[in-house]
Amino acid sequence: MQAAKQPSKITVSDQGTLQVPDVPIIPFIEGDGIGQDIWPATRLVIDQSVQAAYGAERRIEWRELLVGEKGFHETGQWLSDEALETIRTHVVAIKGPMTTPVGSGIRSLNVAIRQKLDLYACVRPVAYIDPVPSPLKTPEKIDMVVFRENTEDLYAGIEWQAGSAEADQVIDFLNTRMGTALGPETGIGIKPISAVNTKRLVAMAIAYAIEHDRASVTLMHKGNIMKYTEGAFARWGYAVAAERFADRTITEAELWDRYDGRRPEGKVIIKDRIADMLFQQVLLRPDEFDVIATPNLNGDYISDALAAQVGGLGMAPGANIGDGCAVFEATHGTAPKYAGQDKVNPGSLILSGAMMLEHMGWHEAATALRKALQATIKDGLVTYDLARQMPGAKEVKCSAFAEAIVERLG
Ligand SMILES: NC(=O)C1=CN([C@@H]2O[C@H](COP(=O)(O)OP(=O)(O)OC[C@H]3O[C@@H](n4cnc5c(N)ncnc54)[C@H](OP(=O)(O)O)[C@@H]3O)[C@@H](O)[C@H]2O)C=CC1
Ligand SMILES: O=C(O)CCC(=O)C(=O)O
Ligand SMILES: [Mg+2]
Repeated sequence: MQAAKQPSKITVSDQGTLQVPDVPIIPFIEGDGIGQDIWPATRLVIDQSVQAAYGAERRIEWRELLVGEKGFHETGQWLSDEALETIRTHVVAIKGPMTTPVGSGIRSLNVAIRQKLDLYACVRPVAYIDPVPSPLKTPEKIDMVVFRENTEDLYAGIEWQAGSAEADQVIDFLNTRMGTALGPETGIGIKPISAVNTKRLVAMAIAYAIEHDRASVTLMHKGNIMKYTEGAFARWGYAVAAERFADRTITEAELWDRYDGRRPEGKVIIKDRIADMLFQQVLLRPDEFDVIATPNLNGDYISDALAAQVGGLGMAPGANIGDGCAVFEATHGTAPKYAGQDKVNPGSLILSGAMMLEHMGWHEAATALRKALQATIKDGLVTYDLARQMPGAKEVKCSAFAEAIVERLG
């Protein structure tokens, strides 16, 4: 009899390639709120997809990290250095959503994980899965991937409360030294956008577009108003395309000047759009957009808005990716009013799991998962969020949706 394979860590080779053993140890964070509902459903589907694809050859050894509310209750820490180090050394992890209080209290743990592990790209694919309900007439035209800068911008949390000594000091500096006229009861937030962080994010987006034969990368910004942050993002985006991908990219202006608007084979078009206007173009002409690269806050807004076109937040997956490791998570939050009801759609986290399997090179398992999820929806078995938009569909619970997917694995 063959000895059982021992679990071990995923590693990264000197060339930067992932080395995935047959039984990788993958850390997970259950998450707050609906995390208790969607994580067990997701884990079941991932495990069974791996089993369906590889039988006894491969499996995942899960390792729980106590982070967020569960971490605070059981260990007194919201996010320990040990948890971060475990993610770093295990290279791939997956997490449920975590609560961030509005207007006071702790800062976002989700953002802290991204910043501390330098997961500089938040990658959120938005693709239509037939027959998920959509408010668009031609939802099959939607197939975009948002690359959102993940470490800076207003999201960095550099801010001071109105009336605090720190805010007053900053206001005094700005008024006396920088020519502003800010009033005393003013909250202050800082919006840092740097060349280095912009360029590495846009470079990852362009490399993705080249690898996946995407037609364009759109730089989304509000650079007419915020010239030196969002405007600079667009400028640095074009600069990195020219510096690193000159032979594989063409700007929209060059396309019209030299090719009458027709894309030369093998070239990715680099274009830019002002953010407010882009929100209407992705609705009206979604097929004109492929990869979207954008600063942090725009990316936050557009990824939820795009999710609405392909079934809502219950169907929107994502990944936080850096050069060292990756943490997969849904686009949505903790939806507290549904916590513990076994009601919400686990689809976002399940599809984040499919992204994780692809990242690990376990493509057969990812494909099996995606097909089974689509078959379940095609059979009209959906959670409340899709059921309310799909006449004739049968509403099932979160766990039952996962079980129905498992029944449909090849
Ligand atoms: N990465 C993370 O961990 C994130 C954390 N958050 C945090 O989550 C908390 C709540 O944020 P909030 O703004 O309410 O946004 P949420 O994304 O948590 O939920 C908003 C609404 O979206 C719908 N929704 C979300 N998830 C699902 C799902 N799985 N299935 C079906 N419907 C879903 C529900 O709509 P309906 O009411 O119409 O049924 C829900 O009420 C905040 O503390 C926030 O900071 C937010 C985003 C990301
Ligand atoms: O961290 C949070 O609480 C919110 C984060 C968020 O909305 C996002 O990253 O999309
Ligand atoms: Mg968000």
